[in-house]
Amino acid sequence: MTHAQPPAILARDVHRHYGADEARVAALDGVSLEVAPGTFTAIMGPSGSGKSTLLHCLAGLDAPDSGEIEIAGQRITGLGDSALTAFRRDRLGFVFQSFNLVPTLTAHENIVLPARLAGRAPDEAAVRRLAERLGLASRLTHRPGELSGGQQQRVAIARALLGSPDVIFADEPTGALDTATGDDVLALLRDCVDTDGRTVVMVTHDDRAAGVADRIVRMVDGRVAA
Ligand SMILES: Nc1ncnc2c1ncn2[C@@H]1O[C@H](COP(=O)(O)OP(=O)(O)OP(=O)(O)O)[C@@H](O)[C@H]1O
Repeated sequence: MTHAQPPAILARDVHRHYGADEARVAALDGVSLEVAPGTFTAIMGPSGSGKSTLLHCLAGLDAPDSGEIEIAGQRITGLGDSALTAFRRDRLGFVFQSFNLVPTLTAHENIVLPARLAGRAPDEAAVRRLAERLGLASRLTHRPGELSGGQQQRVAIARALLGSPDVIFADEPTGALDTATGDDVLALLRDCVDTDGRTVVMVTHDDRAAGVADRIVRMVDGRVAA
């Protein structure tokens, strides 16, 4: 008998509010969600609907007030800070609108940083293969300030992929890029799913997401729209 693979993400009745009294905002008002492994999900919806809050809670960057979140069968709600930090570093990949690269490090050093922080020797052959694939082979010694926005985002994607993460979380990954460069980044994220079997969850306002995602989760007023 084979055991079914657990969902890449399982969220049960997640609540997260900000502020108190009249200023109280229910950013997440009972969100339940299941994401299958090896799929591309886009979280969309109006400004203030809770997309970023949801992504941050799913990725263990923010803690919900109540509810449960599991990633690949591991419950992350209730983990302590250091366990959660290690979980994010070892099991998740992140791609942000603002790239979040360390400006004083080269592209190569940025790509291998999570492995180094985890005390692992980076797989240099894998770094070379990723750099070739992402068109970064001649850019590895450059610092982020010497790279275009699209190149910086590709460095962030290489960094995310190198760790073979259970889930890659992307927060407005095309928000700072022109149309053509944004298309390239969306295609690369799609390729992380199709070629590498990764699970990608992306928050975006970008209507082109519909062309690459397997599923659109629409948020309205802190809830997943039916
Ligand atoms: N740190 C915070 N303090 C207070 N309120 C917050 C905070 N972060 C978010 N909120 C509120 O929670 C709600 C959801 O915010 P969130 O950023 O998740 O929405 P969003 O859908 O990602 O919006 P956008 O598309 O504009 O980025 C909003 O009403 C917002 O004002």
